[in-house]
Amino acid sequence: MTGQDYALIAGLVVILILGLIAFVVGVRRSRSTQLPPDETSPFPGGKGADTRERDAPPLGTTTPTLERPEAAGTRFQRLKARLSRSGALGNTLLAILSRGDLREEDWEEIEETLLMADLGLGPTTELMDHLRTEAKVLGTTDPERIREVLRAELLRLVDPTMDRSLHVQEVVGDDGDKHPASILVVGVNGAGKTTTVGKLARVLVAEDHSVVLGAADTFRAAAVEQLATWGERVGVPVVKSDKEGADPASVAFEAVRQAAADQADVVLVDTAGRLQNKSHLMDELGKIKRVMGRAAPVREVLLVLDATTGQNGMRQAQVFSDAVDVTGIVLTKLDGSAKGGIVVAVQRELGVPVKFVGLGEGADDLAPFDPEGFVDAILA
Ligand SMILES: Nc1nc2c(ncn2[C@@H]2O[C@H](COP(=O)(O)OP(=O)(O)OP(=O)(O)O)[C@@H](O)[C@H]2O)c(=O)[nH]1
Repeated sequence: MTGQDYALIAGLVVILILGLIAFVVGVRRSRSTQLPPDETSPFPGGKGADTRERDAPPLGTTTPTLERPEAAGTRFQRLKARLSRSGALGNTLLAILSRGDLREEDWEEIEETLLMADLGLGPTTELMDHLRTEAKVLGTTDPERIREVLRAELLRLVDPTMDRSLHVQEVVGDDGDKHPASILVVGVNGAGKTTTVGKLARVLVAEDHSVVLGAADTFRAAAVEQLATWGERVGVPVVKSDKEGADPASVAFEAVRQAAADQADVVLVDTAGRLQNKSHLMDELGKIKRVMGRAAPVREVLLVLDATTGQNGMRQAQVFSDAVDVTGIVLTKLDGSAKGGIVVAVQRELGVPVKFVGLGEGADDLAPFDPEGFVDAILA
């Protein structure tokens, strides 16, 4: 071969490589559905404003088979056996009340049992007063009759009249336009927010709602990945920023806008965990809500509370509620917890209902809260 031949071959190789690179870049561009420039973004050109992409399957992967989550209606029934440790509360109370002709130390034992279950001081006193009266009037040791009285009293405290529905109907804004129901999810670190957003998406998908998720926990990269996986499993798009530490308000805003563009029914926005005593983080939450509200009225603010955190959980609840007007509570980790009384305590404290309870780590282990089922499980 002559020098000219070598030069020709080298030229051909270079052209081939360049062609290959151009092809790969072209494919990548077309697969990644880049969002259009955000002219109305409150943070034009700000952190995260230019990097958001909707989830697209990575190159070379096939679309996963979508899961069909369990319908909401059957969940509590299936999971209520996991409240068995809260059942210790009911059994202890029944055992004491059945002694008949109760002495002061019996009443003290009842009080202690209720406080240990995190029922809270007010509800405990109230329940004791009612039970004392009933016990006198009834003058019985019949366990069945006592169970009936206790059931009625506990149910009254849990309050079956509260509206526990998740408001997912479309909303008409001040602009007269229809918007998807937007739901902001807040809480302290590790309470179970990301998991709850993923599980809630499944509840909504099972009810045939179209959903968009917003990964506004930009603080913890793993949370974004976690949420992306939840979304992927049920075919729900996840709006996220690829920049770590991006402005969460910006991501939340974009998620709501994306949901509107997709004509989705509901958009669920996950946020980073924050301690209630860090005022700048609580202010940030207020900002996320305000900015989301510019895209569509915020329909619900769900506070995720770890049921095992007791009185500390109650303090968190109050601060979060002051910052963002909580409309509903999701109590997680109620499985295996003996602290079922927190349902009553937190509702009393905030005046808002427990709407969902987490009863396990499985994907469908989140159930709409059922007051009667709950009290029955405690007294089982
Ligand atoms: N047993 C049980 N575990 C739960 C429940 N809900 C959440 N978890 C677990 O709690 C842990 C924390 O959940 P995450 O969803 O990551 O918590 P997070 O609030 O998003 O955490 P940060 O983003 O760090 O604030 C995970 O191991 C979950 O599986 C529940 O109802 N029962």
